[in-house]
Amino acid sequence: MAARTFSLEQISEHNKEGDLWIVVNGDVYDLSRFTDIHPGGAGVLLASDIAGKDASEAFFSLHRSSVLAKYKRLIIGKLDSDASASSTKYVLPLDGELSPVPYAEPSWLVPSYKSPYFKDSHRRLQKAMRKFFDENVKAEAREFELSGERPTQKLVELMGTDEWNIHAMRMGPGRHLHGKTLPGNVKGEEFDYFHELVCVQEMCRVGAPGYMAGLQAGMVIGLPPILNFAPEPLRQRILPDILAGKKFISLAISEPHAGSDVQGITTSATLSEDGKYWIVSGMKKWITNGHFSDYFMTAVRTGPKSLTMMLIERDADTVDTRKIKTSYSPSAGTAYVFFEKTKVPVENVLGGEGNGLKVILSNFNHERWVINCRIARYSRLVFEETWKWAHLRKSQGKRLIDNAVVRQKFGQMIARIDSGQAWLEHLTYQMTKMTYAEQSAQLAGPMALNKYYLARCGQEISDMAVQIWGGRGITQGGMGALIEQYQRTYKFDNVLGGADEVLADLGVRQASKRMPKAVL
Ligand code: HEM
Repeated sequence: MAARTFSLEQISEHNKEGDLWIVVNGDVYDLSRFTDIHPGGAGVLLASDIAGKDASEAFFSLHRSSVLAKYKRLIIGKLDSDASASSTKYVLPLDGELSPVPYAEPSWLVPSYKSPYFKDSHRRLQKAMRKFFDENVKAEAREFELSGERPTQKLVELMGTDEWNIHAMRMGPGRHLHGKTLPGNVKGEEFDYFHELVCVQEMCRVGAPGYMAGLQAGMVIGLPPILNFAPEPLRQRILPDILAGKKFISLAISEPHAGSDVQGITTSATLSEDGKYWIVSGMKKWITNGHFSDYFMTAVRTGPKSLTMMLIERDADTVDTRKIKTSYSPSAGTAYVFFEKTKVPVENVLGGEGNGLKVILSNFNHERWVINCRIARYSRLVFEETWKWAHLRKSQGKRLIDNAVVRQKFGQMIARIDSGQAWLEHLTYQMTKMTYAEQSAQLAGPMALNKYYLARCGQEISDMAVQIWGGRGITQGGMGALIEQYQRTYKFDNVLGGADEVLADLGVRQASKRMPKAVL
């Protein structure tokens, strides 16, 4: 049935309490029974320049466009063609589509730009991921970011189905993807680090970094030892349920007295008399997803100079977890993990006894690279939100963007976002071309420096955005919701995977080691 249409004159007759219509973006809303529950109060809706009028400009300067989707039920018709022709239409973001806002997408997604890195299969995957996250994740993520709830099991399992394989794709290229057909009709065998970058960045584009930490972040860092070092029977027993989203794993390295200093680890194990089990006692701290994990990929001291990595399975009698409250995420299930004489079969050792450090170090580059992909996308999202706001919001008679001091901040944001992404793509390309050994030798320094740079940029972009948003940038929910989330959570990226200062130093030390002797 065609929508009813109304002239501005007809609409203007409904301008009082109990009989109130307004127009937003060409749609006519009947707010007669909404005034009393309007979060902004009844008064603003009944004002003479709003009631019975086209209130689009006032609406968009105070609400996110998602409010319109939520209140679709209040629409009773559309402006007629005469009135519609003279009213300003606002471009609303469409689920699954690219943003038309300049610099809101990395340049490889800008229609007129070319990229040497991204091929048709990356673009097909990007399209499928954008649609999936917009349609299935965005609403839940933004709601739960506020409530602190964990992602629903239904969603986690949907992501793990053979149709989507998202958990498996987040583990990067490898044998675990072979034989699978991935979204966008990408073959598992052709999946490379640029496909993985697409997955990570499309996921982060939704916002809600705290919620996202609850969405298998532990798996991304805890599962690689299984993929790279597990004997086949252990791999077969553990992998399918985790990649299907039915079981959870986390990485258990840090301890109260040994943050990221693995040499200081005191959780220890002795071999049982029959040689079949390690008996583990000790505690771990800051274990992302630990509170709800079924498996803990744990670094354990098996001798004064011997560090060993082993998979510990949750056991009601000897493994206990206690949630830690953090500022970055109530959904992440960050926890203390206690082992009290926990029996671990010797088959659960990864990479051999005493090789723990090698196993831990083997994933550092990849872990940092994933964090870099995240920061680059979250920062861009914060920029996009702020950029849109600066074009809508009027203060003292002019838009925020009409102030040179505001434009200067945007110049700094754009330069940081695009240079960080370009550097990241350049390193990603090296990853697709280097062997694992070459990556370890050549990329540890540059990857650390890229993380240092992106994390510092993220912090600066967040700060500039909050200054532009004012109170809304530190208010949960409403227009500035994504800005508030990021300013509360960006420190996670400055610390996780190596603090900024440590990583800058690592990059410099690595380069210094390669200096030829006696260069003038
Ligand atoms: C379709 C019509 C409207 C709907 C469904 C609606 C809904 C909402 C909602 C859900 C909020 C909470 C904040 C948020 O989630 O963004 C809000 C806040 C507010 N609304 Fe509306 N609104 C409508 C029209 C208007 C209009 C025409 C005005 C006129 C100025 C207005 C003024 C406000 C104000 C002042 C706030 C508080 C904003 C803040 O605290 O920053 N609303 N509205």
